[in-house]
Amino acid sequence: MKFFKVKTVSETLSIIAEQFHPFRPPIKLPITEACGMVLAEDVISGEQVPHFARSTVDGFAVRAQDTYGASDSLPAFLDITSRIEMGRAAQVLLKEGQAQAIPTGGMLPAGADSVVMIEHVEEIGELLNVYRQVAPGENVIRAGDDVERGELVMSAGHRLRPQDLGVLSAIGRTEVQVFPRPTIGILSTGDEVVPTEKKELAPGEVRDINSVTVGAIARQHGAIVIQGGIVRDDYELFAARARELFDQVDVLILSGGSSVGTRDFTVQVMQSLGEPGVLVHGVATKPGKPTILAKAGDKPVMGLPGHPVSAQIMFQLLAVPLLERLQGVRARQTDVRLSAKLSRNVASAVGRTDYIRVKLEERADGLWAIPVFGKSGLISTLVESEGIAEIPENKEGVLEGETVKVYLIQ
Ligand SMILES: Nc1nc2c(c(=O)[nH]1)N[C@H]1C(S)=C(S)[C@@H](COP(=O)(O)OP(=O)(O)OC[C@H]3O[C@@H](n4cnc5c(N)ncnc54)[C@H](O)[C@@H]3O)O[C@H]1N2
Ligand code: MOO
Repeated sequence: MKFFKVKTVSETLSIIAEQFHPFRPPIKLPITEACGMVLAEDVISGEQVPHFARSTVDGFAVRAQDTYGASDSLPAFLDITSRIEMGRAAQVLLKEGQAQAIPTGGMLPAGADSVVMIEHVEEIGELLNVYRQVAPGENVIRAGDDVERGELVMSAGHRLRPQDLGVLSAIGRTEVQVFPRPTIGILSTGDEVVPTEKKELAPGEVRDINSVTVGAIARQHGAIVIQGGIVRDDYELFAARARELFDQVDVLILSGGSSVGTRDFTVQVMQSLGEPGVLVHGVATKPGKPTILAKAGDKPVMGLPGHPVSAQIMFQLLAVPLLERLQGVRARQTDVRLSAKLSRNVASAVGRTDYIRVKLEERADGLWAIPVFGKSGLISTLVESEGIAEIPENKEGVLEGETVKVYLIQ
């Protein structure tokens, strides 16, 4: 099988964005179980947060104008008319010349617009000497300062973080609609590939790396992983195992067997899973060119190159956006890559995007990316690396000191 018409990375990402959508209906989850899940609804607050004006300090609620000009030598004199209790309504109206004791978080009484801190007053019986002036609104959170009633607090497509759940709790939402986690199945191929557990390797055998790396990245990005194990280079067997796994999952990943060798059945297997079949056969990258993307029904199927570095980079580059897509994540507006200067010349070719493993080093003149060279069969080169620098498809190479974009590997 030849790669007649390879697609660029951006073309492939556009195909992913056009072809794949969340196809499982949203589910309802308690907010305490929703961290990391993607919202499937717009959340509009039915309440103000806080729903009353509250003090941010321990002190005395006052009218700011009653404190104007107050200083150590010339305090303002106010009457203490009430003491507000935590978690209770402030019931006494505050009038001109008056103050009410208030704890941090206590409700501001009607008539007050600010709080003077306890450090800046002196209580003498029911009289208060105020030694500092305060401005209106000082030391106060007004009703609705955090969230307004009717405000859109989060939109569908937002991945829920701890602080998001905090807001949901504040507005009284106990449950939210989220997209279910996609299930991803991974099947490794190759007569030479054996499970991690195998103690003594026979000549020619290698332990499975790709199922492990790809499974870990998939989990980092919200997927549930089903390990399909390893299948021999036998078309009937491979097709049957792929079909069995495909039927259990939302995304199928096949590792190895993507290249041009006569025993490389991956494309045939992918075609056998259903229409429309292969969408991308070869991506203009180095490494990772023999990457295949197919669609069978609603489900994506991806064939990754066997070399472990290529498999990991291509999974990160293409399958992670795919997983995000299936979870309904809104397209990111910001570029999450770092900018760094490359520490030496690196050649590339126009029409192909190169991914260079790099270490990062903070120097006096900024962040530098130091290439880690090595064949894409050497997984330990990725252990040494902190990022992957991109040499864009329109460049023949990058000169020492030129700025490159770096994806962090986490
Ligand atoms: N004549 C050509 N040969 C190759 C080309 C080419 O264009 N012309 N492309 C090369 C590139 S680039 C890559 S990448 C590989 C991709 O090959 P396959 O996807 O068919 O993968 P395999 O042949 O099955 O394996 C390649 C290599 O990786 C090892 N491997 C495979 N699976 C695993 C695994 N799960 N864990 C660890 N290591 C794995 C396998 O033993 C091989 O050494 O093709 C090049 N050849
Ligand atoms: O593209 Mo292969 O994926 O260079 O190692």
